Formats: sequence, C-alpha cells, structure tokens
Amino acid sequence: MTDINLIAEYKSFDGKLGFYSHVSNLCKCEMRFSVYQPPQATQKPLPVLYFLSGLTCREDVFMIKAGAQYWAAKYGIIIVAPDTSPRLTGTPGENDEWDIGTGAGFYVDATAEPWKSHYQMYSYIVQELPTVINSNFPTQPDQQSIFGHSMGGHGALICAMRNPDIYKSVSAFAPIVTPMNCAWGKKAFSLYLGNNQETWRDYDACELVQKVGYHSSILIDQGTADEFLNHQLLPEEFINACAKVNQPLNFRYQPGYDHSYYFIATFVADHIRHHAIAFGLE
Ligand SMILES: N[C@@H](CCC(=O)N[C@@H](CS)C(=O)NCC(=O)O)C(=O)O
Repeated sequence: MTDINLIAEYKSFDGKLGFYSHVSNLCKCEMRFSVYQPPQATQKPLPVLYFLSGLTCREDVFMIKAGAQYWAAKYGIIIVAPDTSPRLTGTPGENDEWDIGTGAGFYVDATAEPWKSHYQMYSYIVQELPTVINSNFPTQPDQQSIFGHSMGGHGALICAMRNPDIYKSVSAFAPIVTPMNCAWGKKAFSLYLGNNQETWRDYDACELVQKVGYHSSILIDQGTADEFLNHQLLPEEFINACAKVNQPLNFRYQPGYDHSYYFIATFVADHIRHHAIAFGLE
C-alpha cells in the first residue's frame, strides 16, 4: 500500500470526490491528484479513466468545471485527475513563466538540467500514479484509459500510443498534436529535453501515430473559435498524419467553441461514452 493523504472529500452524484497528496518517488516532491469514485465503487472494482489537464491547471480544475461526475456515475468509471507538474521543488525558474515549470510539465521525462531531478511527468503518469491508484482504490488494473485537454491532450495521446497495452482507449479536447512544431512545445522540449530534436520525436503525437499507431479509433473534439487553433494546436497535422497510415480517427470540429472548460463540459459525455464502450460498459 502506498501512503496517500486525504486533503478533502465530497459526496457527489452518490459517489465520492476526493483530493489527495502523496510523496512521489519519481518527481521527488509532494504530488496531488483527485479521484472521483462513483457509487458502484462500494460494490466492485471498476475501470479507471485518467484525465490530463492543460497549462496552468491543477488536479482540481477538471473535477470542478467539466461536469464529468454525472457520466462517471452513470457508467461506473473511476476518474483520476493528476496535477500538471511537480510544484515547490526549488528548481531554478520553476515559477517564472506560466508555460514552463509549475503547471506546465508537458508529460515528458526531463533529461536536461535543471529540470531532470523532478520533472518526470511521463513516467509518473504511466507508472507511478497507476500503482498508487491501484493500491488505494477499488480499480480493475487491466481496465485503464486516458484523455486530456490541450497540453493534457498531447499527454494522453503520447501515453496511449506508447503504451497501447495499458490504455484501452484515448480521446482529447483541443490537443497539442505536434509539440515539435508549435511554440509551446518547442520551448518546453528544448528546456526539458535539450536541443537534440531526435529525442523529441517519442513525445510528438504526429510522429508517434506514423511510427506505432494506435489499436482503436481516437476521438478528438476541437473548437473552431479556439484562440490557440492555428499557431499552437495545428490539428490538420494530426488529421493528415492519421490519414497517411490509415489510423482510425474520429476528429470533430465543433463550430464556435473556444479553448475553455465550457467547451469541454459540452462534449465530455461523448468522451466518457467513448471510453465506456472500450471498457465494455455500453
Ligand atoms: N494563461 C494562458 C492560458 C492558459 C490556458 O488557456 N489554460 C487552459 C489549458 S491550455 C486551461 O484549461 N486553463 C484553466 C481554466 O480554464 O480553468 C493565457 O493567458 O494565454
């Protein structure tokens, strides 16, 4: 049993929403996450769906703003939302800019100084956090899926494509699909991974889909009024990359929607249903 500390707990849709902290061996600091356990969790082990948030978010934002708990309770799925980076690590510069360091871990394992001592978000999400969750909550460890938003959409896509045996399904809201080719990604990858762009490829969804693909259809929603659409998110790159290798992709442009959680809340039911189907719950 890995030690976790309960910070706060709320009844929600007959289930339980909890906020927790634990000491991460990989990130070498206290990390926080939230878990929604639907009412079915008191009766039997359930599938787990991980949600990775975007830049500047914490472990609470998805639970507060997306309205996912109703759907998690309907299908009987545990939802876990981790923080987006280590915090208070003492890494020089960690709090200087909103798109680097705190709140901006980019779901990579940093290899460059000064980030590499704490910023190990890829392995944290794929290995350490699931171990913590599976040893403290009534989960079915062989039934895991992942989704996310923006930077977290990028995280979900790369985690799923690199670990198709771990994740039954993947979906994303307004994901960064080619961090190697957008300003946010270039800045983060050059700082976290160094300047050798060869090492960036395994963290780029457009590269990965052509190299390894994914075993099932990927669902993506993207608002057409998203302020980051044309210079950061570059969805057409992913649509083209999937087409090249015949990767099944359900890409939906949503007219008039922006990058906010109002957009996510509008389509969250479709995403949870996508994962419920993969879990055999519908
Ligand atoms: N701080 C940035 C925007 C950051 C941003 O839009 N973050 C998105 C994820 S990429 C988010 O979900 N923010 C939290 C929220 O909307 O509650 C800016 O001012 O341009």
